[in-house]
Amino acid sequence: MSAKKTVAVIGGGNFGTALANLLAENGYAVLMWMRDQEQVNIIRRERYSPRYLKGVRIHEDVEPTTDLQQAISPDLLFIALPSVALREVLKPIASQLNNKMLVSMTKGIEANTFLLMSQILQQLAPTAKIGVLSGPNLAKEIAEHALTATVIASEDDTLCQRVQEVLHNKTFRVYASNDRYGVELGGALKNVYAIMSGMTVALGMGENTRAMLITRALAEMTRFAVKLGANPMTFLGLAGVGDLLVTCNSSKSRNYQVGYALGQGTPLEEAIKQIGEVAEGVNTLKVLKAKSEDLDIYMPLVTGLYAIIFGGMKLGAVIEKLMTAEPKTDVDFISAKGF
Ligand SMILES: NC(=O)C1=CN([C@@H]2O[C@H](COP(=O)(O)OP(=O)(O)OC[C@H]3O[C@@H](n4cnc5c(N)ncnc54)[C@H](O)[C@@H]3O)[C@@H](O)[C@H]2O)C=CC1
Ligand SMILES: O=C(CO)COP(=O)(O)O
Repeated sequence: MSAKKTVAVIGGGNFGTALANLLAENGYAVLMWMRDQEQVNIIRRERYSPRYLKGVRIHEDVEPTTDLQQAISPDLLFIALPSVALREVLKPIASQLNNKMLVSMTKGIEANTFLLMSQILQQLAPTAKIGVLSGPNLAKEIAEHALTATVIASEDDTLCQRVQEVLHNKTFRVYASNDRYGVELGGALKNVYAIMSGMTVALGMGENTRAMLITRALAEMTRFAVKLGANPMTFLGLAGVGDLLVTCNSSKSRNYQVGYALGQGTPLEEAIKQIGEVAEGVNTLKVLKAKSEDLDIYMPLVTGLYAIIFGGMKLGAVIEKLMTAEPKTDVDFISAKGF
């Protein structure tokens, strides 16, 4: 590879590829780890992925590889694996991740442990510096250079500065935060509500309905996060309301697409298969439902969606239950004291 500084992206799906291209455009040599040698060969030969970000040329300075040892050699690693794969892929080389800068781009929650991805990274490599990149960041739009902003969240200011330095450019703006937990939780939770939003669109429901859904989703996810110790203000930022808005409003979101297909009457398994890419919200819905019950947190939207998808309940019955529930107070998740 060239004398350029090298960084790595672990995961060569839509988001990994978009970020790898961005880094290469910013002047870095990028190692992009993927598990499939055939796809690596095709990208090396043709500079296009046969499967992800179709039609987007992959920069010459992005070097795809299946060699994980080689891929983790830089000191700055961006992790863009699906949540179900992150621990499994990184565990065998965990000791070599210590003292590196590890940035999770994955928006999911581990089943059984309820760990967020950066918490898994911390378990695997306790002396690594850990960060989370999250925000309204549809991979396809980043790849097409749509003006985009994101958040890098870490307790470590040097990590935040380094990530800002490598990613910032004319079309991509990176804000810093020290609320890693809140930023990461926002990115994971909003996927569930994007499924619901896609469903309402497929069913031809109105704009009032979608505005109500998104706003009450924000209330619900913030209420949950506050109970778990996150800062509610984080949810007013890019990684909270910003990501919720883009994912609930865009047919480019895979979670929205799952909801849309469900709304059209497609069974869940078939909807997931049709999309053929990661839609984290389905798993997140399961773990969130269980956690909200454990902690006794009122989450009627999560309960309702779960009842439709996994409980065989009819949408009409769930909507009636939601709309006729006991009247509540608006913005109930932030105490009025002090304002
Ligand atoms: N695509 C997007 O717009 C964005 C995605 N994200 C998050 O990034 C993460 C990855 O998403 P995408 O890249 O979009 O997914 P994708 O579905 O486009 O690609 C997933 C990649 O992971 C690989 N993979 C799947 N299972 C694996 C395993 N067991 N071991 C190793 N590799 C495996 C696939 O081969 C593929 O390269 C998700 O958590 C998603 O929520 C976050 C922001 C934006
Ligand atoms: O997280 C995303 C945008 O910020 C992408 O959402 P999907 O995974 O639903 O495509």
